[in-house]
Amino acid sequence: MAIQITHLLKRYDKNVVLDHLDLDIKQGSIFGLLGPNGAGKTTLVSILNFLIPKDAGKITILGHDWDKNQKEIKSLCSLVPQSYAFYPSLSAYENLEFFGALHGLKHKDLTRQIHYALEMTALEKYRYKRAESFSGGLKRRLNIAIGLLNNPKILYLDEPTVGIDPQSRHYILNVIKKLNQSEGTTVIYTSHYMDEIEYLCDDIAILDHGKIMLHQSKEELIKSDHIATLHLSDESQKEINLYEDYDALVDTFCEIKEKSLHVKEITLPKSSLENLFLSLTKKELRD
Ligand SMILES: Nc1ncnc2c1ncn2[C@@H]1O[C@H](COP(=O)(O)OP(=O)(O)OP(=O)(O)O)[C@@H](O)[C@H]1O
Repeated sequence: MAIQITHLLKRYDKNVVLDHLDLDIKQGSIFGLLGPNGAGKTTLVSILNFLIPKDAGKITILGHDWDKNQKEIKSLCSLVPQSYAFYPSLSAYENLEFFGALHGLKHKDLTRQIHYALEMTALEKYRYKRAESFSGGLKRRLNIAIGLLNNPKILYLDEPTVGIDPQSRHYILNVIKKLNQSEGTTVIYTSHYMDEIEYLCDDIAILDHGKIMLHQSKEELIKSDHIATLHLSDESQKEINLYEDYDALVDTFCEIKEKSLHVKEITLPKSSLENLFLSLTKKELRD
């Protein structure tokens, strides 16, 4: 496991934000964390990155105890925050030099990592331009490039596609996939965009009121999303995948007819991720 969390408790005064939360995140996976506003996503990511303390519970990250091995964990992880975390008056290259030096990178190692980060985020041709002159998409990519400098084993991305056009969004999602596939990086991805989470993530969790309401693999979600159940006249059941090609569906119905059976009832697929999200977190507006 990349991350193991047991009975994590976090309060702000009397407000319990993480309520004895249990969660395991697989190594090498892209893990999507969904939740309505105020659910506790940023609080959870902030605790995992030592930005705020916890009140109780145990966290193990890549085999290291959160309470004892802060330095080791920090060297293995990187957080790309939702807000831009760079100096606007510096160029992309200068920003990467600065943040690379904070990781202790020097000389050839620093240059190599800067080129790697620029290449991954396709920022080479903008490297000498000041960050403040960048479009929203380029700024998001620079934020991510900074997060890649230390070759993290775990990369946290907090809503990295907010406020950008579909092209940049598509590019960023593919960078994340590439990183996961080529480097085996575990990615923890928070977003309000269900389609992104469905496209990108292997495992998906929905957090609300400080608890994990659902934690499933994408396969399980897709299965529940596309499988309808036919209830047949002999009381047996047959599942059909609505995304199967037309011929396969026709074959199923021919088979039923050949057995002189008929369909008494059809149970439709449970729901899309968005419907599942709304049914688990209810529909009332959050603060
Ligand atoms: N520093 C703080 N002091 C007091 N309460 C806080 C503080 N930070 C967050 N909270 C409260 O904790 C709860 C969880 O907030 P958090 O920012 O973790 O949620 P979130 O799921 O990240 O929300 P969003 O989707 O809006 O970013 C909210 O009720 C919020 O008001």
